[in-house]
Amino acid sequence: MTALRLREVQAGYAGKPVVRGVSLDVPVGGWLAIIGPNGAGKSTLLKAIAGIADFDGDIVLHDKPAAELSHRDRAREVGYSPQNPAMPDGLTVTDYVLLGRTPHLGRLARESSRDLSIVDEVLHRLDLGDLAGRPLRTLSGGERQRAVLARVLTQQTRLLLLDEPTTGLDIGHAQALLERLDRLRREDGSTVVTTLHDLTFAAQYADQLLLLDGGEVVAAGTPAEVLTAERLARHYDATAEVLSSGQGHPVITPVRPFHKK
Ligand SMILES: Nc1ncnc2c1ncn2[C@@H]1O[C@H](COP(=O)(O)OP(=O)(O)OP(=O)(O)O)[C@@H](O)[C@H]1O
Repeated sequence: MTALRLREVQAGYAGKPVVRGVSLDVPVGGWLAIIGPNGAGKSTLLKAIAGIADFDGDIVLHDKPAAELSHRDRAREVGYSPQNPAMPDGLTVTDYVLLGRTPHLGRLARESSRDLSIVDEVLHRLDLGDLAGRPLRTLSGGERQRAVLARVLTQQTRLLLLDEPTTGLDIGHAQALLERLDRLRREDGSTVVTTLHDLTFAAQYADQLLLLDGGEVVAAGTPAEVLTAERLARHYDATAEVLSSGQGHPVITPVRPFHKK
């Protein structure tokens, strides 16, 4: 089954397209990383899938056309975390993570004991149990990122859209967060779509890459197919070596001297 199908998707703001001509399929349990230089349109494409940027073309979420879903139904299909999520300082971790249950709450909008136990389970799963009562303002950057992931997981959607989930994390914490996501897709069959600036991480974890530049798809395929030194030079203006790991997960190393185009 396909978790996400895009056909000739154009996305943008106030009727002005920023991304054009995107067609792809992400199978259930797959991981797509959207990559590309700053301003390429990665976040815009993710927002269109999440339902918060305008789009034309077809976006199909688990066989349901996104255009036909209500806001609430879409929020039950897709969990989305933006690059810079609003995190009200005074909220505790538990209250913030509980917001993920909003699309599931009944008409009175009161959380049930089931909602609270889902929050507990997710906090525990992400090693946030000890921080549950802490105000968000007291968390480190890495702890905040974990709280953001916890809020999305509490939404209990089969498709996770995460915009730069490793921003601000050191290499070990970034790796730990990506490993958690990888475990989720293996254990729960979740499908993951992330934007990622770290191309080595993208190549290690995603099984499909979509390279955007100037709002156009310039390459799509496996990490080994997409990541070439020539493309990094052309689309990122980067001087880098692409080392084959032999297992389809290339490693990207910036090298000197730098050759500016
Ligand atoms: N709300 C908005 N209204 C109008 N234009 C926008 C809006 N958000 C983004 N843009 C424009 O759309 C283009 C693509 O932005 P987007 O954030 O999708 O790129 P990106 O690839 O995610 O970039 P980065 O890697 O820097 O986060 C940019 O030119 C940006 O200025």
